[in-house]
Amino acid sequence: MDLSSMNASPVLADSSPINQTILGFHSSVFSRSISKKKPGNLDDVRFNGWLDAMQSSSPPRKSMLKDIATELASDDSDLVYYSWMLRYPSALKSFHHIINRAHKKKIVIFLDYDGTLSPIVDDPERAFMSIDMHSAVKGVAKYFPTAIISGRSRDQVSELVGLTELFYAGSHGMDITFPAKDTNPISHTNCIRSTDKQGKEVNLFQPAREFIPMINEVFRTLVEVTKDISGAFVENHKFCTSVHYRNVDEKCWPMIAQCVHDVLKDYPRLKLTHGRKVLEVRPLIDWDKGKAVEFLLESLGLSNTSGVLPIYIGDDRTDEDAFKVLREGYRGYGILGKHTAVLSYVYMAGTFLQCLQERVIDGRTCLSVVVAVDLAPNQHSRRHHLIRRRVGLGGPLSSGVGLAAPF
Ligand SMILES: O=P(O)(O)OC[C@H]1O[C@H](O[C@H]2O[C@H](CO)[C@@H](O)[C@H](O)[C@H]2O)[C@H](O)[C@@H](O)[C@@H]1O
Repeated sequence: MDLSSMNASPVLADSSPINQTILGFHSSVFSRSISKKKPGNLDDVRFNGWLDAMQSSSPPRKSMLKDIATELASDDSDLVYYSWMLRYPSALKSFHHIINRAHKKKIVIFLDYDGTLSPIVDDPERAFMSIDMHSAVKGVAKYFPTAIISGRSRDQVSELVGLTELFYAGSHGMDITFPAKDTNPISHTNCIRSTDKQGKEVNLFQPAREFIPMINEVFRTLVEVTKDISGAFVENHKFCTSVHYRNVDEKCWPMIAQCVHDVLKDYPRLKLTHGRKVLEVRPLIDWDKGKAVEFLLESLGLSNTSGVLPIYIGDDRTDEDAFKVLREGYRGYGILGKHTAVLSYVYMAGTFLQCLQERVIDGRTCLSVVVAVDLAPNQHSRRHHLIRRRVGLGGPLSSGVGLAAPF
């Protein structure tokens, strides 16, 4: 990455009104006209694609997984799945390829949080990692530099993970800490020295710092305008804000979408992105999880692509930016869970991390470790088998994005 170009603020100079997914309004207008307004016309969100995106935005709830397993048993879905797997082979079955490629290289691990380390649950405040996952992440971090890159606020995700030895990038990479060393090759205008909770000196990178007041303001308004929509929940992640509709009756989705649309329509410096049953409002800056990966590699002195193998494990659309960065020049691996395999993907991601550390700890061949871990639980369970097959190496979450380096 050309760091000289990063010395300029990534905030886009052009604030002209935009296309259907990049919307906003001026804050001076907003407090007057929006705070009490109920959405009237729902046509905006019907015709601009928001509703379609909302309907396809997440795997089904836990209770529906049984039906999925049954459905998967049909020949048609097997066919679809097999053709997907041909393009994007299982990360576990390909483990030895990855390790072969890592020979004499330094592995660096990047992990998404929700849906990757913790299962998707109805209450975002109760998305916890299992004890096994916690120890898998801890174990991996003993041997490889490990970073969490999450859409949540940095404080929130670091508290949920609870491991001080990791690097954390919150708000989709807009809030990063890394150790302050004189040798850090990075000098960015948006980097400041700070101290972490343990009192250690760190560098803090917050390219959207100027947006904090605006995000606070929009957060308060979104809370207000959605307060009568049962199940709606708004989170403030400091540099972005999330409007959850997982627990909202589907009949009310157009209403929640229109509320968000109305709040944003005169904010030209904010944009909307879609996550898993969540509408996310963020600054319109040229920064994403992919840029965060590059930034962390650079600032940790690990951007030497020939001696470093970055691996990114994620499950969501926002992770695609990181997959793209790793795919370029066959730089590293993006490991992706398919939408319908949330619970199992967490299991698979944990297994992958365990395999990595076992490789280092006992020196057994990677393949034998993988096979043992992969098949041990429920070896004869059809459901486990089906779910296991639905995790691939790379693969698009939305059309048009190819992920991961082939081998
Ligand atoms: O980048 P991530 O770490 O994957 O964070 C993305 C969003 O994750 C959280 O929401 C998602 O997980 C919740 C808990 O399982 C679930 O209830 C919700 O429907 C999902 O969208 C978090 O609450 C969001 O703020 C993050 O942006």
